[in-house]
Amino acid sequence: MAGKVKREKWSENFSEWYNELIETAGIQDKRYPVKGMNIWLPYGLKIMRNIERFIHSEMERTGHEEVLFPALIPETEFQKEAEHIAGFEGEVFWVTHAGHDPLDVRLILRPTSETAMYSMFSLWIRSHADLPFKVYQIVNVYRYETKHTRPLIRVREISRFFEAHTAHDSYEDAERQIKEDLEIFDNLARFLAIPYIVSKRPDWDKFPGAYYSLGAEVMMPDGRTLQIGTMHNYRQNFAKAYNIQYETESGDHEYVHQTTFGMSERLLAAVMAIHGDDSGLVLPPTIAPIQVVIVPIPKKDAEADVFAYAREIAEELRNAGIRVHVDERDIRPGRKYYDWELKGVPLRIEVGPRDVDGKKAVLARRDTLTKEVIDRAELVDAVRRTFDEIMENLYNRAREFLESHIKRVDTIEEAKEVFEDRRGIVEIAWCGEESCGLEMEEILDAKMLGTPYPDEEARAPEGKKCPVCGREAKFIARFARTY
Ligand SMILES: Nc1ncnc2c1ncn2[C@@H]1O[C@H](COS(=O)(=O)NC(=O)[C@@H](N)CS)[C@@H](O)[C@H]1O
Ligand SMILES: [Zn+2]
Repeated sequence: MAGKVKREKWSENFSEWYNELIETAGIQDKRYPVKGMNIWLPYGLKIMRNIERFIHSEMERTGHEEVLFPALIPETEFQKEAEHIAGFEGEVFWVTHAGHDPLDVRLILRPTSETAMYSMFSLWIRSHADLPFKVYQIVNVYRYETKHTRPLIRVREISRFFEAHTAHDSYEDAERQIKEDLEIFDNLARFLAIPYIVSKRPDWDKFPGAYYSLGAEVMMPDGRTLQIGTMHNYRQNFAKAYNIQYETESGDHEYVHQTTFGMSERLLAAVMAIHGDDSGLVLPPTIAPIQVVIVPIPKKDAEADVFAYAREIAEELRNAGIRVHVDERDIRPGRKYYDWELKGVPLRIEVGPRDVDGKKAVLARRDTLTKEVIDRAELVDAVRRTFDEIMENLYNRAREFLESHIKRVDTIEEAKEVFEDRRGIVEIAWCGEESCGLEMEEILDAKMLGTPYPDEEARAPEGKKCPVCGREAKFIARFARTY
């Protein structure tokens, strides 16, 4: 079926498709005997490591230093910032004993590392010369999620949790950091060929202890959104609670302004969901553990040595820095195609006796399931060109899907129809009052993602009225069913 991409199961029964693929594609094993905690399998971990390698390079590029903090936090440290405690105390795992002895100070397993880091920031940050202070870590954190858990998407051990924590001498410099985080996120989204939108969370749904929170959302095949990144401006909230001060150039002392930026293995869930099809994963070449798989197709009466030819091609690609694998298993080619399509290998090269004689190779793309015959001599260029075409196609296909799922409406009725029909994101006028926002969440049985970011895009067009109270609408608000 060259060229015929099928996405029925992917769109009609996404949840089942996703859960099956987590196992059949070798991403994770869900049979670990603790709810919400799964095992990374080799192939899934290799993909995650390729994603993380890009994050580390962006951290390096923007002057963030990598640190590694303990996973256990004493209750005394956890109890310092009121809003943060209120937001997390129902979500933390406690350690109360060591061996037979009860601990005199109970410990929590970090749900995120503000309360682990910030007493140390107070010791480390002394003068304005120490600012901006920028650290990050990629660690496992623990949250007692009570909603339905789902591999990579909603887990109780978030095992690849990326958290960047920064300190600044002013609100303006903290704002500059948020802009840098958005730039890093945009680079990463491009690297994953994933389009997204950014919303400023409503006050009632911002990160506990934050002054404001931004959320980056993607559109999943079932029309629900998945938050795959967050940036928070804390202003001086945590600095006051943890006494993080610096000496200014004029010699007096000021509290620092802080930000954080968080992501997790949800990035991999988004890649799987957004680019996949009924045959399985479709991996962007940027993160595929195997970018090209070569399948030799021997014919019994032909003497051309397809295996030697395949190995020669592999060698040339490897020398060009391409991650390649030759599948020499003694099984039918069709079985091989099935396996590698399931694992989302972006490009397959088929070589039969005729290709050896004619010095050709057949390139079979995973994303479009189309084939192209190329001359052996132009192999490396053809492969690199095809990778670019795949990235472009994956991104455009995903952006079309996202854009076709964002609908600006005038009435609550229209909004309800969107959610009944195919879900997606609804944009509707809002007066800005919390009570009206919460009422719209209630009526639509959807979450308010917030207002478009940056703020300039958040304003309602002239003359629009809030659909709940009828007052002048100040903002455009976004609602969606979410993960
Ligand atoms: N239960 C979970 N499973 C998987 N990923 C999660 C889970 N909870 C949150 N995340 C991801 O982790 C990111 C950061 O989490 S957060 O709560 O929004 N923000 C923080 O914890 C801040 N301290 C920034 S590090 C979120 O954007 C989301 O993509
Ligand atoms: Zn209103």
